[in-house]
Amino acid sequence: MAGGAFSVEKGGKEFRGKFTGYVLLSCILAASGGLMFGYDVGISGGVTSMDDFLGKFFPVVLAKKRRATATESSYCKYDNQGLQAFTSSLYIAGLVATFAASFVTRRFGRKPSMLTAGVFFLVGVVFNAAAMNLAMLIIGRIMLGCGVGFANQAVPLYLSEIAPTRFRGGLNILFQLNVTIGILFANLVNYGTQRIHPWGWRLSLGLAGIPASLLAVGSLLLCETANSLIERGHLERGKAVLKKIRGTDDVDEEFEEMVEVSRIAKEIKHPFRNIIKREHRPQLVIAISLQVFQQFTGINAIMFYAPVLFQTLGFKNDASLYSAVITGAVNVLSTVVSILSVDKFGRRALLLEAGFQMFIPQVLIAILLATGLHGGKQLSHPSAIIVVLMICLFVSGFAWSWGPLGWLIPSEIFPLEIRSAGQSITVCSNLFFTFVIAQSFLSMLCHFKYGIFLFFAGFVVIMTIFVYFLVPETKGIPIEEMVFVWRKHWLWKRFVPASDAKDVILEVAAKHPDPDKDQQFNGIKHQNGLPQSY
Ligand SMILES: OC[C@H]1O[C@](O)(CO)[C@@H](O)[C@@H]1O
Repeated sequence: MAGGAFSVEKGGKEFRGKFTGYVLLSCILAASGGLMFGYDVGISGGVTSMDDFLGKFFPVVLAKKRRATATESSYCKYDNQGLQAFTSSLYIAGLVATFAASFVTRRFGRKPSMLTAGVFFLVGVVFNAAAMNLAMLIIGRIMLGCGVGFANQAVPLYLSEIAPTRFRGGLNILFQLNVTIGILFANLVNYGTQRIHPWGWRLSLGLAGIPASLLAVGSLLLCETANSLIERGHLERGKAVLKKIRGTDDVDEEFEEMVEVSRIAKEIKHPFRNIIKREHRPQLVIAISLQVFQQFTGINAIMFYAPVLFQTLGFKNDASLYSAVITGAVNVLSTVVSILSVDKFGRRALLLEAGFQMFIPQVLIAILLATGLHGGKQLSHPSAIIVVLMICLFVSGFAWSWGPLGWLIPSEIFPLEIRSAGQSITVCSNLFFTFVIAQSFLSMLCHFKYGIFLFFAGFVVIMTIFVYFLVPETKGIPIEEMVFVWRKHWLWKRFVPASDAKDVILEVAAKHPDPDKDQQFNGIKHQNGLPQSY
């Protein structure tokens, strides 16, 4: 997942610089920020399916669950606003915190934001693990949410600034990979702690302290990024940091460019007003739609509530947690597939293939539940196995498409002047729709019953059609040439203004890459106040 400014600068210039110890440390940081986010996603479902936890905070739900086992339909046994608020409060807090984080990150630097995230996480973990009542539990989740807001804003930005250019794209997906590892880790922890009575859930919530401490301590050890120092006027310190992280004194060219980029960025007074201009409509529509659709695949119904969902389908307690571990593992492995194939097959191929791969299992699950859940209570053993297999098929389709690409594509399409605003909008849209799903899924399950899977399947059809007609391929397209992608598109060309002289020359230069043209290309960028890597 990306907060600040992960960017895949394929057309960017490669400066000298090794993969130094600092860069390695920053990857560990990415791991802790992503792990923390994933852990929070994965932990709530297992905990809310534990009777000890329900008995302490949601006795009404526990009573309903026991009644459901004996008599009523099980679709509604977890339908409770408080239980949903326990899960969703984190995302709404994260959404609000993103705005504060954006200010702190710009004004005071990336380090203070990461430290703030770590501190919020640690306070949240203490509140949650020690919770004596619902208020402490929710306050803890809100603190964790603030941590997510700060971490998701600052960590990816930090990484994209500290890593040598050629690693930036990879780090984008690495963050999502760590989210999936965090989810799997949480599922494994829940599987172990459900046997510890009556405080296993405290251990589940408390173990989030590990990635939280890593982030807090890491942010104290690491240096501020050169970009941030330059942006805030500390040019000499910025250069010194650049030498240190690149492991060479030969950084003048990169430094000059950073100064230039920072000058241009400062000239853009109203990026948010700029981004709503008609000419940026394609990027805006695509970035927001990818977030809406990513969440309306129904993935988080599974990631948040898998154990609860499996129990609803008649699985026993540990079988449901065990199944959540399986889906978590499929999620991680398929994200690795995405990393290996996204630049080979392209974004569209993965998204379109996944459309089928997510649609079919959802429809099959709905059919199995409609015909197999007798009296709404118990699924036969073979049907239960098929349901788990179908959920794995669905999760793997998501994990090599909408999961990572929901972040990668927005990071590739916004032009420099609105890239940071574009990323903020992307992150906020994601958190908002994650909140919507978290707050409504259990109620939707109660009302729609097996139809919930048809509801998400319907969205999968819509999003696949959307991709087919409206999302152009961005594989291998340098950011400075992205404008031609819109110009050639049957619909988006209506929004992107007709070529002016600068664009014509840029287009010629881009189409005929030879040394002379490259020089011409760079000269034009210079005349127009654009940095070389634009
Ligand atoms: O791996 C699944 C996870 O990935 C995300 O979509 C973030 O990109 C989360 O909302 C979800 O929980």
